[in-house]
Amino acid sequence: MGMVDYLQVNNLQKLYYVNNSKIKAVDDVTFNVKAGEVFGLLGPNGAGKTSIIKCICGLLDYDGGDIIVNGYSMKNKRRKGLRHISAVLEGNRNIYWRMTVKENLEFFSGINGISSSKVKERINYLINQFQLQQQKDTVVNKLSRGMKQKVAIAISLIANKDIILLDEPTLGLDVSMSHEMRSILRGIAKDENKTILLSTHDMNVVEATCDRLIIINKGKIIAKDTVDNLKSLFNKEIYKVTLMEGPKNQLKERLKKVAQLLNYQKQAENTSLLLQLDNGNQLIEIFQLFKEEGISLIAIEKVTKNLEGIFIDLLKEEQHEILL
Ligand SMILES: Nc1ncnc2c1ncn2[C@@H]1O[C@H](COP(=O)(O)OP(=O)(O)OP(=O)(O)O)[C@@H](O)[C@H]1O
Repeated sequence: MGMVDYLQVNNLQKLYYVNNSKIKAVDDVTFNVKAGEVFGLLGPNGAGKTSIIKCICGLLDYDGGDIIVNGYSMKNKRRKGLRHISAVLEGNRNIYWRMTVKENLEFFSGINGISSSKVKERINYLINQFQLQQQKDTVVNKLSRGMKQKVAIAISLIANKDIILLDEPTLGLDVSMSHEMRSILRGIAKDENKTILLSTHDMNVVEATCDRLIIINKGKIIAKDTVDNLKSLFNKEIYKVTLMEGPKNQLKERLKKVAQLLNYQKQAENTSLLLQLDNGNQLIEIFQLFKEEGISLIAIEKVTKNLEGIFIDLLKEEQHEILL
């Protein structure tokens, strides 16, 4: 083991046929997820996230490429592969609504063949992890939507499989429940060395939970990276500068020597510039330039880009290179 990726998705293709036409819901998607890693599938509605997850957990056949689960191809070794997978899909929760939280956990541990000595220990562990102490004897039907989602995810972990697939695990949760869910998921992946693949359309969920991600749109991967890299790639120091008057050509040329001039707009009363700097020190040089040219500064503000902005840009441009 060690180096083996628990989940490999290689050149996956999934087609749907609707009214004699073909929809490429998943188009040549390749990624792998290691043990202990939380991996995000990020994309807008219809991007193909659910289709990918359903292909991985054997609910859908695929049309091209392959999915390898702990060494088993889901094309011809599906049953062996499935032994390593637990999935929580939206609207398809394996919960018994009339049983209590604890009864559900016991039931699903039973049918998944865990020895009884370990069952109690694991149930207690999950009840603690998911902070379900107060709800453990409540009938699931009486719980809030967020609580039900927590229970569904706890159940997916009771059998102690290697790979957990979660389709939109924070959808419809309130802010505090969503935060709690993110930290539970991260904790479980790290503590138990699980491979967690989650889909979401929410960049904040990815930012708080995932190690790596792919961004998909219309079935295609448009970015694949670590969350950190993707953030730093786009976290350049960009400043929006407003000047009292239009810069003379000389100033423009001088500015270009110090920083990257991304945008320059002359309005009736003033001029705004968008400058990209490599470090804060360049800002001092820029101020010096304005002073030497006798130009008054009206305003300067740092333009920060969070992942949300990056995501929106990527969807717009559908490529990795864009900076603004
Ligand atoms: N059973 C189906 N028959 C025909 N087309 C389908 C079917 N299921 C999904 N699609 C289409 O495939 C594409 C990808 O859908 P999918 O549900 O995988 O996307 P998604 O990223 O999960 O989006 P959402 O967040 O809206 O569920 C969409 O264009 C969708 O309309």
